[in-house]
Formats: sequence, structure tokens, C-alpha cells
Amino acid sequence: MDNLSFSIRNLTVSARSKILLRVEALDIPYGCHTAVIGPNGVGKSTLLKALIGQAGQGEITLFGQAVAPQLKQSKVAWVGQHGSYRMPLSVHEYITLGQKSSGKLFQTAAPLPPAAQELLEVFDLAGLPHKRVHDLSGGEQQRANIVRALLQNAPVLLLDEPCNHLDIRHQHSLMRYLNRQTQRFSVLMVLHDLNLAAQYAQHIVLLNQGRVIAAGAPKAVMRLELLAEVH
Ligand SMILES: Nc1ncnc2c1ncn2[C@@H]1O[C@H](COP(=O)(O)OP(=O)(O)OP(=O)(O)O)[C@@H](O)[C@H]1O
Repeated sequence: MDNLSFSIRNLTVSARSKILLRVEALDIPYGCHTAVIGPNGVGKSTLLKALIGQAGQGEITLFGQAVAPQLKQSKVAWVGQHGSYRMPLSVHEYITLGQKSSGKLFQTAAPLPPAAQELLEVFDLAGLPHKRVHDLSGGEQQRANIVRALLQNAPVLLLDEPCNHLDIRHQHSLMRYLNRQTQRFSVLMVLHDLNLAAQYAQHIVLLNQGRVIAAGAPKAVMRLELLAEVH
């Protein structure tokens, strides 16, 4: 149990009497970068939603405890597939949104904490702290989402297609950064790019038609016959 983040047993996610996802047993290791792969519409995002308690029924534990709203809030940071930027926030305000240490919803006037400044530099946003988030490009917005999630300092980071909108340099830079941080937190991400998954993930979950086809080390899962069957 110590080396697991999520443990899933008998999970079923249904919508309009159709089963979208059925997982009998799946363990996600801790201290590791896990990629969930598979074609469109096979249940990858649904799996992530189930892990944060937004969908499905079954037994899901995180660090050995049933996933409850409080546990989720303190242990999991999340970047979904579709960002929402209706509020006119600056990058500075957005990435520090809801930070508990400030005691305020936004940290408008306060200088950015060093950790935030460092992440803005790592993710190439250092020149834009006062720009409105809704004026950023798609890739800049995605990087701001990732910085915001990293600043939650959660032990588990869930990312749904984090490479969406990122150019190739930023894709590799993100993956390298995350792999350097596996002592601090575990990453579970949905990825479409099989090359990125093979190059950077230490654990891979392959889904097809709402089922786990294989899970384990990249060499065991990224086999041509398995991928050809699914794709
Ligand atoms: N609320 C819902 N009601 C009905 N069907 C849904 C609902 N949510 C998801 N689905 C369906 O469940 C299936 C899995 O969706 P999901 O978003 O998990 O796929 P995915 O593997 O993440 O796909 P993609 O790679 O295209 O993002 C899809 O066929 C989708 O249309």
C-alpha cells in the first residue's frame, strides 16, 4: 500500500444506462510518472474523473484512504482538458488563485512567492505575470494551468492531455520537468502521443473500449501487437 497512490477495485462508470468504463483492479504507483493511453473515446478522461470522485461507483483509495472531498482537495491537483477563463484575471492572480497560505482568494498586490516565480520561469511565462489569462495563447494558457496546479503542492498531480496546445519544445520541457519531480509528487496523465509516453512515463495504462487492456512498465505495455490491436 505504501508505494501506491490510487488503488481501484470494481469501478463502473455509466451514463444513460451505457457502461463507459469498467475497471476490476488497477493500482497506480506512487513516486512515478504514469501515462494513460488509448484511442479517442475509450474512457481515459472518465478514469481521471472517477479518481477525483466526479464519476462512477466502486472502491477507490488514495494512499490507503477512501477518496472523499477533503482528501481529494488536500492530496490531488488537477488540470482538466478544457480550461475556463471567464474571470478577467492576470497570470499572477490566476496561478495563485485559492492559495491557502495567502488567506485571500487572489494575491493581487503581494509579490509572487519565490516558488511561483521559479515555475513561471521554468514554464516560460515569466514575462507575462500581469497579462490577462484570457489574452494568452492556447499554449500559454495551458502552461499557466500547469503552474497553478503545481503550486497546490499536492502529492498527486492529475493532468488530462497536458500537452494539448504545447509546441514540441514545451512538451518535452514539461515532461522532463515532471520526471525530475517524482520524489515530490506522482503524476498521472492522459496522453495521446505514444512517443512521449514511451519516452517519459515509468508506468503505462492502456485503455480500450472502457477496459484496461494492459498496465505496467512501458516495455510490457508498449508492444506493437497490443498497440495495433487497440489503435
Ligand atoms: N456524461 C456523459 N454522458 C454520456 N456519454 C459520455 C459522458 N461522458 C463521457 N461519455 C462518453 O464516454 C466515452 C469515453 O469518454 P472519455 O472522455 O473518457 O474518452 P477519452 O478516452 O478521454 O477520449 P479522448 O481521447 O477523445 O479525449 C465517450 O464515448 C464519451 O462520448
